[in-house]
Amino acid sequence: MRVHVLQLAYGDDEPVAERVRRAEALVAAQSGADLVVLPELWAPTGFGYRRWPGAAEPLDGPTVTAIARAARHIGAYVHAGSIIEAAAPHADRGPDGRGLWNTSVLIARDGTPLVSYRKVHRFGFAAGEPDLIEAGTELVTVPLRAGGHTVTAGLATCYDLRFPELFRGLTQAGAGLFVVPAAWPAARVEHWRLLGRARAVENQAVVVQCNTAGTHAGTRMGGHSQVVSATGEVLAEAGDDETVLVADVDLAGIGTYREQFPVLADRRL
Ligand SMILES: NC(=O)CCC(=O)C(=O)O
Repeated sequence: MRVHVLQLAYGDDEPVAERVRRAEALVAAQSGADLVVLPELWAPTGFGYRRWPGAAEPLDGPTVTAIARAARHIGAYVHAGSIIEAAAPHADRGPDGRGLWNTSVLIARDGTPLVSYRKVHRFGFAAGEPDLIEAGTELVTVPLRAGGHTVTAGLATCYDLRFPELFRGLTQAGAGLFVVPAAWPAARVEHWRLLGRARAVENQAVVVQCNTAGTHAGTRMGGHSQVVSATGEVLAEAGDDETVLVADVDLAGIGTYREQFPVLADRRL
């Protein structure tokens, strides 16, 4: 499976509609990819909390629609990163009644949204996500096919990376590959690199991490997107700037490795 990780950089000045157009064009240029991945909240911005309520949109809103168009153009699965999802009229608004979630969307090769995942662990302690949005409650997995092989992908977002039980839950649900979009700051980028490898090693799973670059809302983003194999090897790693990272992932190798070194069989549940 050829994976293209789009580590986008942005600041405070770029209008959101402009960034959506830029990202659509970038995705549309990734022909040859099986899976393209964008970062967390790249349109409304990861740390520009005050913009979120105004930038909220439904799952069939302008951001996902633009990226779905590009997915259809290149015939690849596209993980559209995440948006601030606004509840549909008359739908459940969550336990705090806010009707907003940090939701990632995975789009099929024909441009149809396949699954969406509402971030379970909200980052910001008393401010930011816990103050503004609802927490997701569901684990999400989806089968992806490439090169005659199928892998079950498990979805997680940014701060989720710090919670190994979520990844173990995804593994229990059959995941062999995790996709993790993020807006992870430079101040803790070593955690991001280390935790990605840890989640790969402990679950014998491929980890595709797509971070943000640039500085916005006074926060410098960490970059260093990476693709880690099921054995824990870093297959490709970005630097600090906007980058398209390309990695070839051996899907058949995930099962082979789990058979050769059957650590997961020793789980005590
Ligand atoms: N957007 C996020 O979830 C940021 C997470 C973070 O900064 C951290 O875990 O550290």
